[in-house]
Amino acid sequence: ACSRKNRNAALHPLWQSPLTIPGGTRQSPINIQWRDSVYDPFLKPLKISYDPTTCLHIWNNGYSFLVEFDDSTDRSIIVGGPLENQYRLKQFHFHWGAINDWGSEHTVDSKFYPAELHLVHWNAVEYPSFEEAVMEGNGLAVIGVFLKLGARHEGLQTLVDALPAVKHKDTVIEFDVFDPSCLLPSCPDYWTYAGSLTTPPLTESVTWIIKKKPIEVDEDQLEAFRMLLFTSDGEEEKRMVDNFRPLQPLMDRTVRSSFQ
Ligand SMILES: NS(=O)(=O)c1cccc(F)c1
Ligand SMILES: [Zn+2]
Repeated sequence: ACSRKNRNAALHPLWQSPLTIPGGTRQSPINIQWRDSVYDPFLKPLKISYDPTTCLHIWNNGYSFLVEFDDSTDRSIIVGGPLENQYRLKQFHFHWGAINDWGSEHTVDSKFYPAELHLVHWNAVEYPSFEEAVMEGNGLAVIGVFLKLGARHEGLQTLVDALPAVKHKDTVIEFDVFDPSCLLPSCPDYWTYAGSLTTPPLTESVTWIIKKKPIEVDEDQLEAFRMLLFTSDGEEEKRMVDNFRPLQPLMDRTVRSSFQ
């Protein structure tokens, strides 16, 4: 058995932060073992209403590319599902691999997808800002959508066409009309569990809602993600790939399903 010191010594190459939060009991991502998930008949359908004009810009933050939204009003929200309140859309981003064999953060029966979309929302009913909600157990709700290799996704293409303009870390491009609901599968089925952010500050504030069905994207669209850079203009180029956190222990958690 390794000593306590060693157990916490493992750092993630990307962020030099601990792979597991000392004392963390609800870390993300996790493997979703389909047969161990428990159908909850009291889970409501998730209701999503996004206003495409709340879209602001695309930003390469040196870890992923974020599509950020005006979250000063309740124009783009989700409600229902496992949620007690309505939550406001703040941003969405992706995680992906260098090759198609891996890239997603969550896995289903230990299967990786080539990429995973995260739509990040915060509880503006109970908290005054995203930054405060990030620190609270029911502060955030993130919808996870798996991407699989298949047909070209026309809705995603408008986003892909803008990526060369945010190739380098800390570049931004205006992106003023986009409806992210075009990135959701039509099937309403999801899993849900209590987890955390998967990048620093890794706070245990996320109600995860993981869609059962993936969306399809084609090879060129995945390659467009992989031509982004972790590095700033002028630095030695490092391709933005494998920006996913390793799986975390389930510990004392149950994954519920909205479907039988
Ligand atoms: N990857 S994630 O858990 O969705 C996430 C990480 C950091 C900030 C945030 F708003 C969302
Ligand atoms: Zn994410």
